[in-house]
Amino acid sequence: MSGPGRNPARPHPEGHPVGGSIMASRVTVRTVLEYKEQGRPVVMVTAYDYPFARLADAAGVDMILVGDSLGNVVLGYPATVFVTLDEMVHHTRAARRGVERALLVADMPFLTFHLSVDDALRAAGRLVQEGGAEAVKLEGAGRVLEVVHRLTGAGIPVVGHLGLLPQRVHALGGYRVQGRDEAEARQLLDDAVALEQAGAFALVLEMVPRELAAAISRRLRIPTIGIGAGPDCDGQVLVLHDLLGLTQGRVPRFARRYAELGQIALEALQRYAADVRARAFPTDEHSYHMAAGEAGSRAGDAAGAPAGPGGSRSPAPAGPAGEAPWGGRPAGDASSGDAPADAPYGDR
Ligand SMILES: Nc1nc(=O)c2c([nH]1)NC[C@@H]1CN(c3ccc(C(=O)N[C@@H](CCC(=O)O)C(=O)O)cc3)CN21
Ligand SMILES: CC(C)C(=O)C(=O)O
Ligand SMILES: [Mg+2]
Repeated sequence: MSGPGRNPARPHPEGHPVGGSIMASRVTVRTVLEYKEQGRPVVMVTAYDYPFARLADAAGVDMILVGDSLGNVVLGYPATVFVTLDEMVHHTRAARRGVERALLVADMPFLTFHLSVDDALRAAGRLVQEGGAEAVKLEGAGRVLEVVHRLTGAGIPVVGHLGLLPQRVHALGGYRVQGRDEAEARQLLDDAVALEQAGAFALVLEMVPRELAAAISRRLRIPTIGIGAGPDCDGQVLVLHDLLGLTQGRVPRFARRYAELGQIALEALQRYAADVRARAFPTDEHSYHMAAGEAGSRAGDAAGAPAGPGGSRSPAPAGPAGEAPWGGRPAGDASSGDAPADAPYGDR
């Protein structure tokens, strides 16, 4: 199966005559490592579909994560352990089509990297080949280290993930801060070093004390990307739906809401429903008319609505309403084919 690749209809703007624009060139594994050397923060956010991946990319986010938080915020599951590899591939493919500049990373879902190293390679291979991911992210260390080593050896860049590991929620007994005591903190630091040595090029730190995250960040050559891990990490990641105010139910305390899109969407839908019930939508502006001179043309004018953009094409020897041969349905119909079909890889 061939992967979707970069959007062929929209060549990325690398090599723009103005040159040198940071936003213009594609983010790679090397870029992310250079950011750490330059002391420049890495910006990461999740996205799970074409429109939001496209918005995140347009905003200049460096890394886009198709996280298995997909399960919670998009699919309505109670935890990430229900997310399947097929679902991750499907959503990674969708996000892929919206991304030009950012580095696209996909989460390896629950149990796809624990059965055997071969199984893990096959699963990651699907995210890369079918989904178009440029890197994969795996939770944990320990026995996962060998998988990280084999994946990087096979040319699949790996992002590590330590601290709160949501795929272990049943074992952890909830979503809580990790590494608060000395022994746990030491273990996390050792795991971080081991992941770097195994070949990971970045490391997500989730819900760990900021002091520990700072120490790990100082210790590693690869960038740490924090979520609930304080401001001293080399980068930050948030779940898109938390950031935009689209999450149903409780949002973790570590997330900042930059918009209330859920509220905006709710109000828009309520206005739409009210308009339909009041027959205030659609109007003639949203309607189509018969060809000029045909029986029943301008049937929609019966109520005296002003002609919209579509109306100008069929000026008005209006027959009385209700004369249409099919029994007086208002002019226009959804299958009229006027709307441009969406190109498979977007229209710009
Ligand atoms: N919407 C969403 N945002 C996330 O950041 C996120 C997900 N979903 N799903 C996958 C994992 C799970 N994560 C979670 C889930 C819950 C808490 C949470 O309830 N935190 C509480 C503190 C709980 C405690 O300390 O006992 C908080 O108020 O931050 C934190 C991270 C992070 N990830
Ligand atoms: C919270 C981030 C790091 C993640 O793993 C996800 O979104 O699934
Ligand atoms: Mg995840």
